[in-house]
Amino acid sequence: MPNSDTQRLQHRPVIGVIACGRTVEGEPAQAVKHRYLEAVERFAEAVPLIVPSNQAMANAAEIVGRLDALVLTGSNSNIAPRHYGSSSQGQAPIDDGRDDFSQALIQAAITAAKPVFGICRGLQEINVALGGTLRDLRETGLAAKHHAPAEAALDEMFGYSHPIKISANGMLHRFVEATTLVVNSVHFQAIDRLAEGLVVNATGPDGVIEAVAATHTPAPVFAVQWHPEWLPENRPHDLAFWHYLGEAARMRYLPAPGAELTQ
Ligand SMILES: N[C@@H](CCC(=O)NCCCC(=O)O)C(=O)O
Repeated sequence: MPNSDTQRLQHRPVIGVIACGRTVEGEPAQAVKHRYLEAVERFAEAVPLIVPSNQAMANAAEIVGRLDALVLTGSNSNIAPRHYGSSSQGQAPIDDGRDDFSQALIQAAITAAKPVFGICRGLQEINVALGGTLRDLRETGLAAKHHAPAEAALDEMFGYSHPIKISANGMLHRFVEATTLVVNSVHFQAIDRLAEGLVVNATGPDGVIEAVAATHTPAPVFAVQWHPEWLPENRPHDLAFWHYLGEAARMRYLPAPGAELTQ
């Protein structure tokens, strides 16, 4: 959160939104679903900027230096288990470019004291980038509580929901001011070992971690396992997510001592 060294931007912030590797008209492409970009513009009142994930790792610091915050979107691709030390093959689809570049972007953003917000896959990427691990709920019989059947239509898939319990005094509790919520659920992977430096902000009835926040970073790092970008107009807690992102992106934070500065 802002501190005495924090200065507030006088212009609309530019928020980077990571893209996924897709095939478009038979060719490799980068894509972001409109709902993520529209939510940044309409509800965080910021300028969305698509960040391709098919680029050299070394570009991450230069990109982050030009952003006021970073958003890691959801995606139907799964994070390959090799990223969290597992020998498992993992479940398709896999997006190697996004797997690799999201890790570089998260590390660069934390070093540069830029806010990082994650949604669904984005929460999982933050946990992995900070040294945590994932599990596949399909291997533990919990998946049916967290993802609609494969044949579900889009509205039905995002209509699939479950309650969550919000941890007192966490980042989420502070901006949602509730102890329980019902959230949509569209995921098979989930946090297994929580990364050091992250605290749980919400859990599902089965103990699945549903929101996390960082405790050690100069700028906010916050992520949710659900989808606040899916029709948030009627859900104050999801509008609060975007408002919090917009406020965090309007602040300048001092990098941790010793962190190399980006321009
Ligand atoms: N594939 C991972 C991540 C789940 C996720 O991000 N779902 C969102 C899919 C819809 C969208 O593209 O927004 C998992 O299953 O855990």
